[in-house]
Amino acid sequence: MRGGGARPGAGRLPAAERGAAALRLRPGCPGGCQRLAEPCWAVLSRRLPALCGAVLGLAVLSAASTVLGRAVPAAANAMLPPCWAGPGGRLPWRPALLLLLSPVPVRGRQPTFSTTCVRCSKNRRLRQKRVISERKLTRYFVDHRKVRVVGGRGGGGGYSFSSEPRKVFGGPDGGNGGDGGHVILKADQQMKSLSSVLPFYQGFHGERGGTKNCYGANGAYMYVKVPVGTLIKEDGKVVADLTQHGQEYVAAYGGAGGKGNRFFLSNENRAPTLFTPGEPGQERVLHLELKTTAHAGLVGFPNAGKSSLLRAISSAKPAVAAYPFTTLNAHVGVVRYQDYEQVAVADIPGLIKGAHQNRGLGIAFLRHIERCRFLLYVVDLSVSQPWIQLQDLKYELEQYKKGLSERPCVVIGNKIDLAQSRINLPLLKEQIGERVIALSALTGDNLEELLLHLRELYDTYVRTEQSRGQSPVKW
Ligand SMILES: Nc1nc2c(ncn2[C@@H]2O[C@H](COP(=O)(O)OP(=O)(O)OP(=O)(O)O)[C@@H](O)[C@H]2O)c(=O)[nH]1
Ligand SMILES: [Mg+2]
Repeated sequence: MRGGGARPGAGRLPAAERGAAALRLRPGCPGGCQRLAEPCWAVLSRRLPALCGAVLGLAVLSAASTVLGRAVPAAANAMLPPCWAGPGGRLPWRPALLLLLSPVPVRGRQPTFSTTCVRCSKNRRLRQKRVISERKLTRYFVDHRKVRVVGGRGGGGGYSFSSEPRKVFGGPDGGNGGDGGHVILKADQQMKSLSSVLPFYQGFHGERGGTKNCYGANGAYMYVKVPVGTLIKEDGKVVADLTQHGQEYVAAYGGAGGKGNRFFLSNENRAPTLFTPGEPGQERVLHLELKTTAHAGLVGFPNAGKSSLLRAISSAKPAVAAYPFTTLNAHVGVVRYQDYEQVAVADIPGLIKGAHQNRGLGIAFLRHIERCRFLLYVVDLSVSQPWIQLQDLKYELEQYKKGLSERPCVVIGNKIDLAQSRINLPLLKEQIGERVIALSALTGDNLEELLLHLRELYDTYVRTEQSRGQSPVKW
């Protein structure tokens, strides 16, 4: 572990960037332009007065050069600073503006400003993550939804009699109506939240039966995509649990189509005038609950720094503040590794002692941990006796579900940048007798160790699943 001196902020890279750089995660500028624009123009605006002068000077020189031939470029060479001179001290004779804007370094020196992300990144101030309020964040990750679903109505039966030349009384020929379409909930790996699920779905109606014994078309099935791990409840009872990609549940059946008058033809009644309307579709009110299938879950007391840690290791932006219960909803961040493996980490609202008796925010959010393959206990090292926190956390998990606290786990000692934390760290190690990854989510100290260990836990999980012949959950 690298030493964690108290060096809050100044001159240091933000934690996320340091963690990413340490593991050579996928570079964070895939598009280039968004990040590029700000630093380039910041550099440009600082050097604007000097640049304007140079532009003007070169414009005059280039105008004069058309008149005076090749004599002026030599003069320009003499006037320009050496860093702008070409090979052999000569100015490469290009239009002045193009030369100025060129990102090509001259004689191994850095250009005035650059137009590529890599070069910009050396000079730019690293971009801070946006601060988004918790209320806004809940729009992105929605873990429960009430939804009313109504199947499509069946098409009505047809009523008609056949009448053709030489067959005037051809008998009844009203076809049956088509069946209404079902509303089907389908688990989709691409979906990560229930935010796109609407409060109401109406299935497609069946078509009416036609003449000449034509049946109406059935209503198409309506598929509603939900994330893998969605629990479907009706009146408090679990009716389905979509745990596999592609799994389907018929939320509302479409109504049957009506019968045409041809259907009622019998020996007793050769000209039935009877036909039936289509049946209405099934109507249900369902509660969808998402038990996230993130690989790792961050479990800790309020203010332990779970959200700060998630911000530091992933591109997620959960709200961070110096008061307890900042996080009111679960958030999932994805840690990306250079080999394109992705580990999903869920930030769960803080637990307190007695959470299983509904104290604090209760245990409503612990369902997100239920399916996590491994747990990351986040302990605030700066509080006295941090091992008590750990005991309480394990106790609460055990109360929620037996065996939950025995999942593969690692203890993270956060806030190592504080002086008190460095005193408490050896005491914690001694008390619990387990590995403790001491780090600072704020300054980024020792995030590398966590990222490497996270990857080890993930690889073990993948191997275990594969040895059981099951496919591991991928994000
Ligand atoms: N000094 C120091 N402060 C930290 C560190 N990590 C987090 N903090 C601070 O601790 C406070 C709480 O951080 P959060 O990330 O919101 O904590 P949390 O565990 O998500 O809290 P809840 O959402 O309430 O459960 C904030 O003021 C952070 O700036 C750290 O490594 N060092
Ligand atoms: Mg939080």
